[in-house]
Amino acid sequence: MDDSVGSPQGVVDGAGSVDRRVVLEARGIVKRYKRRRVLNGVDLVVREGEVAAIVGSNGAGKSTMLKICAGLLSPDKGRVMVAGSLGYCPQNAGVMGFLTPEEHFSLFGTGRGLNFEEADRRGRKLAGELDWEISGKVLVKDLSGGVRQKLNVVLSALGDPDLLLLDEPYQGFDHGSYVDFWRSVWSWREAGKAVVVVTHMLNQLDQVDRVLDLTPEKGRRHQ
Ligand SMILES: Nc1ncnc2c1ncn2[C@@H]1O[C@H](COP(=O)(O)OP(=O)(O)OP(=O)(O)O)[C@@H](O)[C@H]1O
Repeated sequence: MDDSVGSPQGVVDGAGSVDRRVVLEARGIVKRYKRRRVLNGVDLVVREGEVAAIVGSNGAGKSTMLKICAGLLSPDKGRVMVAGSLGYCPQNAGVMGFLTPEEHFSLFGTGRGLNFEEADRRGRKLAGELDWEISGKVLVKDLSGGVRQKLNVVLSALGDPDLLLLDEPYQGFDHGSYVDFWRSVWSWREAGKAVVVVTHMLNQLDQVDRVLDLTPEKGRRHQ
């Protein structure tokens, strides 16, 4: 049985935003897993200096949508355009337990075209902004879950991407770090980045520029 989600979903441009450069444009995204349609014609347009939140019930397709935007999954229908560089923070930390955080900065930073010093400086700066002071040589497997997740966030932002795609990035953060995380998001927005955050924390939604609600029975535009 095809338990598809009713009408097309999505958020597109509102008034007053058209003078900014579009960084992410996803149009008409349809995705099925076998016969189950998870995304039914979803639109999402995010411009520079904007933060979009993707919300919805468990299983609504939030991570699927983000992976499609990141180019990690192909949609069955629709198209995605990304203008510029992209950083992706997966829900489950894609980090290596047998390396230190600094080694991650070198590995991911050089992959982004930074030299070792720049990668280290930028990694430590981003970590500091999340209330994480790096000291000593600690293997990632010996970090707490929350700190491992901070590393995950830092790595996604290390190359100073134009578009940041963050999938429930603050899991395991204590309250102060959670507040710091949103401060980082606002500073990325100030710097002209486009940011998309998958979130269950609805108390932040009045501070974001766009909300894409994938809850099946909603399936409608919010902004
Ligand atoms: N590779 C896959 N094969 C089959 N079904 C999948 C696959 N990946 C996800 N699904 C299903 O698609 C639906 C959407 O999954 P997705 O992870 O995108 O939801 P979500 O909104 O991010 O959920 P949550 O809030 O629980 O993280 C779920 O029912 C999930 O079980």
